[in-house]
Amino acid sequence: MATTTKPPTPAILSLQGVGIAFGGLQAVQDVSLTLPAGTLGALIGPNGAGKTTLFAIVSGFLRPDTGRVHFDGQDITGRAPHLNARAGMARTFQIVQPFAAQTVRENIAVGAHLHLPGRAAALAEAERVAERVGLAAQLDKPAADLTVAGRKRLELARALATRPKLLLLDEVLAGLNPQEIAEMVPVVRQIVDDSADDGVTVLMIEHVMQAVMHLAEHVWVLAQGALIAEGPPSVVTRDARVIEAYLGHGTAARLAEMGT
Ligand SMILES: Nc1ncnc2c1ncn2[C@@H]1O[C@H](COP(=O)(O)OP(=O)(O)OP(=O)(O)O)[C@@H](O)[C@H]1O
Repeated sequence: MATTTKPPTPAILSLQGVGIAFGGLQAVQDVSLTLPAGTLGALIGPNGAGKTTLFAIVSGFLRPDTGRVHFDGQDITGRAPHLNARAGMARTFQIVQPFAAQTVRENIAVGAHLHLPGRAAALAEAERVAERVGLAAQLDKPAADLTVAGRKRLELARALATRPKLLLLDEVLAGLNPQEIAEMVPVVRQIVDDSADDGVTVLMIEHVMQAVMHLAEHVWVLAQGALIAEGPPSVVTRDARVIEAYLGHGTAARLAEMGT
């Protein structure tokens, strides 16, 4: 009987031995990871672990001292951010800075202009993207009038409008209340699952663990610049090294003694 083997999913992003130091501080150290296309991965870790620095290396804002970054089959180590954007990499930032006086539609169209030079086409694309992130009713509002949750959606929309293959989300849930988080989680998941699109792969930095548990297929944990664990969220959050990194030395043993 003939057996059919499924071809392995190609990696959209892979890092090999990536590291960078700022003066005497090794902010990222020997990080290797592979993100398969069409999946949602999360990068977690305590404050100062090196997550944002790693994003900056991937997107080209920083050149690593060691290691290589491959994106969509190409070595892009140290390649400038605008070239990476053109090749299909989009990034959101922790601090959301829309053009306040412009409407939501115009703000999203800025992203669409990357591949649609005509104004009408970019504005039409903005409407399509607004629909995907739940901003359709706010299209004519000035961006300044959006709530924090609305601004987070706008940031997501601007990145999506560039038609990325890889979307790097930096704490897109930060500052949201539990209800807003619950509303945003399916929006993010849908971006990856949307088969109508060519399939967007997402790598997110996230502190909201409940959301990571619901969203991510695979989690990488950074502590003091190094990867200390990786795997499905349910496995990683039970890892003693991860508990120690978040809660301090000896915590895992104390929790075990308490039978938790
Ligand atoms: N440009 C820089 N110059 C010097 N040190 C830096 C620079 N950028 C980051 N660092 C340091 O590198 C380490 C990693 O910082 P990074 O912002 O990447 O951590 P993080 O995991 O994103 O933290 P957070 O969750 O608080 O955003 C920190 O000790 C930080 O102070």
